[in-house]
Amino acid sequence: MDLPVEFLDKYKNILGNEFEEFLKSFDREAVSGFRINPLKNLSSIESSDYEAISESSFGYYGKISGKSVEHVCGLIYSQEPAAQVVAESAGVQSGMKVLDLCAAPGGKSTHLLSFLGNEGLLVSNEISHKRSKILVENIERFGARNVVVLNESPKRLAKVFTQYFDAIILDAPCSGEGMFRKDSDAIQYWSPDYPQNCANLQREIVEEAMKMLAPGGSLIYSTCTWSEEENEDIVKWILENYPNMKLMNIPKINGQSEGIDMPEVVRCWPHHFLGEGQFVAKLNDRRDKVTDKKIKVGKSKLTNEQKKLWDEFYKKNLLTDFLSAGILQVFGDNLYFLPEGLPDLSKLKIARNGLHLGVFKKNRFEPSFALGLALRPEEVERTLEINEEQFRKYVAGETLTIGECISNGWVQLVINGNGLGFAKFVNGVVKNYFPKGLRFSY
Ligand SMILES: C[S@@+](CC[C@H](N)C(=O)[O-])C[C@H]1O[C@@H](n2cnc3c(N)ncnc32)[C@H](O)[C@@H]1O
Repeated sequence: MDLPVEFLDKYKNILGNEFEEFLKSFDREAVSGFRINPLKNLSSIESSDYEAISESSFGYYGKISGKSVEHVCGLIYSQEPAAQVVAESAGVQSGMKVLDLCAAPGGKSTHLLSFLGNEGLLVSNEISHKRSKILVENIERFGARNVVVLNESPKRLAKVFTQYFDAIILDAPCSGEGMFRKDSDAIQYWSPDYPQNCANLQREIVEEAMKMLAPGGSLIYSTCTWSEEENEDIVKWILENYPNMKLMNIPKINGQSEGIDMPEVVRCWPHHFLGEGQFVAKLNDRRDKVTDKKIKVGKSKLTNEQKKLWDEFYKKNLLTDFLSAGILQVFGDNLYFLPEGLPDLSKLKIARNGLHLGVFKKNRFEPSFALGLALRPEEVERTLEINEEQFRKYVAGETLTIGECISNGWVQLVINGNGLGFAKFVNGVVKNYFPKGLRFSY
């Protein structure tokens, strides 16, 4: 691998006699991994023989195809082992209010959702419009019910979410040195000044993040680079400028290393750890938690006619009461379910206003693909089990001719115990409702 001379000189200085091992690691292949999704029925994965990543609650080594049932139904999320250290260190628990500030394509967000387990809420934010769309796709596939995806700058976000979050994950845009092996394009962007330029932006983002942290909350700061300027120097800057923040120790396991003159933080070096480059720091706010902060929540805005159509669909098709713990909100003809306790988001660019339930059409309600992915089969009145061959046809956009004699109407398609969206069953044929933008063939 052709690495810049200044990069090599810099790490020769930092790593001393470890440098040769560091350099050799670039000749090895990047390490692949994935996480399983505890919100889904995982029997098809549990019976396979992937090796578990011992330091990760949900992680395995290996690659799973983007065309597999496991990927399409959101049973897994591909993420290399070092990136899994971030959410693993965050200490997020069910019921918390969590912000993933720089979230696309969604690796940390989906991991955080595994810890939240549909309780509490996640605001997953991405500044780039294009990347926020990919983030939405990945979040929907994961099937969580308590996520809002925003497409905002940290500055505008901080105006709405003042001192709101129990935990903020700031997976910062960085010089990406730890990705050189996985994505050699990252090398082209690197110059000796790049880490310092990134550090300037990182401090700006941290300033906004700090405005959104609730007293007693945690900030998890991470990058996928090794430069001290973007890592330990940022942590020192936080500690100097925010005296209420305390640096927490993250236990080091399985080849993870301490920081440079900073034993509390984690570094993943490729010559010690089986994965790519990563830095993680956790800082806790020492102020007392405030429990009863009043917030102005958003409004529902459903018309009587919409309420009636939704109620009809709900009674006929759904066997779940999770919708009682949040609010239903209409945007145009689209109906969404938002988790409880969110402030009014009407001034922000929303990429996904909670769980998309469906669309109001003339005199009827049509369920969304996202809803059919998020519901477990036991929460739906009528399901239709399909096999792998039918799955291949369906994801390519074909209709399915089924011999079974069931009455016409909505069914949730199910494969290996997991939902693949709703589809309309009409006179023995399953019409295709797999979104056009996601279709593929083998
Ligand atoms: C390291 S990536 C995030 C990866 C993501 N957390 C994951 O695990 O899938 C950093 C993200 O920060 C975003 N970003 C770039 N400039 C930013 C800025 N000024 N403020 C906030 N986010 C920014 C990028 O678009 C990018 O998606």
